[in-house]
Amino acid sequence: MVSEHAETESGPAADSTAQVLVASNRGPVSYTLDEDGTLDAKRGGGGLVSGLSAVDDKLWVCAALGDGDREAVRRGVGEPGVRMLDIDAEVHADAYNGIANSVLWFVHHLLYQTPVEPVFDAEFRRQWASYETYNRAFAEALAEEAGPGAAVLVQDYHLALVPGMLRELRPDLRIGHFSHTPWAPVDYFRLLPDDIAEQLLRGILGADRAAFLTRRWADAFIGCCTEILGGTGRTRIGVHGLGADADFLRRRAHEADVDERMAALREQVGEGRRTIVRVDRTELSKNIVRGLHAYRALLETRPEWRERVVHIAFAYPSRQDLAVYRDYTAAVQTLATEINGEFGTESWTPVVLHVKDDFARSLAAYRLADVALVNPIRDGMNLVAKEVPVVSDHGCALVLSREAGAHEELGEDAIVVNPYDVTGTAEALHEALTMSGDERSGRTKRLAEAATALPPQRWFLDQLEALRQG
Ligand SMILES: O=P(O)(O)OC[C@H]1O[C@@H](O)[C@H](O)[C@@H](O)[C@@H]1O
Repeated sequence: MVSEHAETESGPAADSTAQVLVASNRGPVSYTLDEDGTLDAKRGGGGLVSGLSAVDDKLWVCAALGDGDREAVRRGVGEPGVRMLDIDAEVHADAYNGIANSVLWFVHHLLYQTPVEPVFDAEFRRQWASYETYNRAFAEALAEEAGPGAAVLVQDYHLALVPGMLRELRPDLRIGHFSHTPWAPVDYFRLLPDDIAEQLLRGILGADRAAFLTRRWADAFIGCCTEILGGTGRTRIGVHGLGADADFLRRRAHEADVDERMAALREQVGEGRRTIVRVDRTELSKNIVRGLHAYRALLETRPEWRERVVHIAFAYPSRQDLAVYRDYTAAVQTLATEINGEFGTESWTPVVLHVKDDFARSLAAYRLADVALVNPIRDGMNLVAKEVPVVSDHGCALVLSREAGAHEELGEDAIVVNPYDVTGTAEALHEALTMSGDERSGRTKRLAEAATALPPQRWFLDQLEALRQG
């Protein structure tokens, strides 16, 4: 992520139209408002940014997410090729926090404690109306900006209604929808009220093509459509498994700031110790708490690892507007402190937990890792599992949840775990720590090959080509 001052005046000229449009809640740039009134622009990375860079005639439509973004829209400050929608802040909060992150994310990641939740009441219906308004704002902006017959690629669960709405406004467009999350199995999807479940499916089926990260999630979507609507209609279903960006990662991982952080981490770990590394957003689906329990079980049942291993856990703040995420963050911190209190010695801190986002430090940890722990309850893909083998300095054993999308591509060379099985995960950590150097290197090489099979640009261009072919 690069941070620099924004100098350019806003986006597309009023009468221009684009041939390739991307729509997502979070855009490729965000603004913060400094105390002196300056706007600071921060540019994001990732598959879409990299993919779209291969296209000339393009526009990215996204939402203004905070005060800085809203101020940028008001001042007409922006990036060429990006249109930020200044949707009413309360409508956005209902749609993003209320529906997208608290309902749809929970459904697709199986996160509800079903004896007491979800509760679909009048408050939910009110938030749902905001979700519709927010989706309509995107559909209208896209209809306005798209050239005749343009390709529009709509992203994720935030914008599930957009394809259907846009189809009505602009039947000439080629519309794709891409889900970056898992898709819920039909019995779980049916927790949603029937009319809402139908509306979501019909919304996505407004696209010419609905695509997913793995076959498993695509099949789950087809299953929901078949059972609830009787079929997928004319919408084609695609699978595109986003891979790691090897060129970028290998270059970035050897810059000076990463080397500096490696030296600092080495110091924290101590001479001659092994490392188990995890890097996540502090996200309920990432299963960080059970990961810590598994590490504790390892130290209990295999005391020979005491003093000889350090668990480096990076858990970066995410969705802190939601109480359940704040509570989860606190639980992670409490448990790490407990483990350190229970096992730590004067010269050994068993868990090194960092909660401040730092990409260079993540890369440093990837390079250092002897073992990477990726144990989500459920995950669309999980790019950490793909990035670690690409930048690893000396080979790294991967402990991988069978519920991560990445398992479909990496399962053969990873040590695969059931994410709920703490005892099994502790044993997998032991197996990973005791793997021979040769075995580890061989596996890491094969994992890196599988992880980079579909780099971001190819991933994006494949989708575009498939959509245009009709
Ligand atoms: O809520 P945020 O921070 O914008 O994150 C949303 C994104 O989070 C990612 O982890 C998911 O893979 C995406 O599917 C999703 O769009």
